[in-house]
Amino acid sequence: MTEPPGTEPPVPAPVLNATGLTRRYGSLTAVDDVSLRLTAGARHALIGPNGAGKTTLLGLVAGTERPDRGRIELNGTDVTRKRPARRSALGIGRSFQQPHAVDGATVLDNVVLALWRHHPQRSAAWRRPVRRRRLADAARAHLDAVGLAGTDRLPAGALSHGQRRLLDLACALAAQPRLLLLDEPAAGLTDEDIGRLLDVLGALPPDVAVLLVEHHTEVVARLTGTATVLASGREVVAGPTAEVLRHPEVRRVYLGTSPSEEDGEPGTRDDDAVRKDG
Ligand SMILES: Nc1ncnc2c1ncn2[C@@H]1O[C@H](COP(=O)(O)OP(=O)(O)OP(=O)(O)O)[C@@H](O)[C@H]1O
Repeated sequence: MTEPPGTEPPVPAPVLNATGLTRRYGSLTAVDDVSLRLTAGARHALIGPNGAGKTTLLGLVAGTERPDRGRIELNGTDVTRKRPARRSALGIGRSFQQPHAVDGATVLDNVVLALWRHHPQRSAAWRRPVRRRRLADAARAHLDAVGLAGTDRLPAGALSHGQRRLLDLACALAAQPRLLLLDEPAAGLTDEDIGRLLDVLGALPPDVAVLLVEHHTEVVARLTGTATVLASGREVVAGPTAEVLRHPEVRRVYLGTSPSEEDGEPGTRDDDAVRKDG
């Protein structure tokens, strides 16, 4: 049966609708009039050279940075002036360039804490042994999902760098985010860890939107469907990831190819050169 005109189901608001975001530090405009729109399940990359404004833009979305101009909506709610904790409660999860785990606490307790922070009844969640066990079981499931099964009793500080990044990811996922912000998750990881990261991120619930800052172009190509390239705070190009990565302007500002290389001569830098730490 066709719906009568005017009764179509409402189109859901995008998970993230950021418009005209600008952030200045003194005379430097770190993010300059950038807009982003992510629907549920979007996998979007933010790429660009060092200092392009990518982390600042993630901070604006997460609320750790305040915009000088622009507006941010999460699932249709204006959060432009809301604090990070409020945005987190509204469904933003974030993993950072530097892992945020508490080194002295066990791996398990780090995830339990992340779960507890987002528990609807925080004090009740802690009160009874059966509830604490439930939290611990849920935390173990998150650790299994990121490939850290068996590490739960270790202090987080005993993990390798790659494992700590995966622990960070488990903590971010414990909040069951609707928008996951990932800041260079592959930085400093071994090829084996990157393989695991790709598996974990590839298995995220399909309705979670992901905004990924990453210098590793293979990870970007494998994980994301769309991308925005920033340079000097401004959007250079945006669109399907495969097209964006082939765009001549992107190759110039991001991969560092010279005009002669664009004419077909081999460059001195390959894709690995875009790794910040590479
Ligand atoms: N708190 C701050 N105070 C002053 N300048 C800042 C601050 N944070 C960032 N910047 C500057 O803003 C610009 C953008 O930085 P940002 O870290 O967002 O870039 P990025 O694209 O994430 O770089 P990278 O790939 O190196 O992490 C840089 O010139 C940086 O030095």
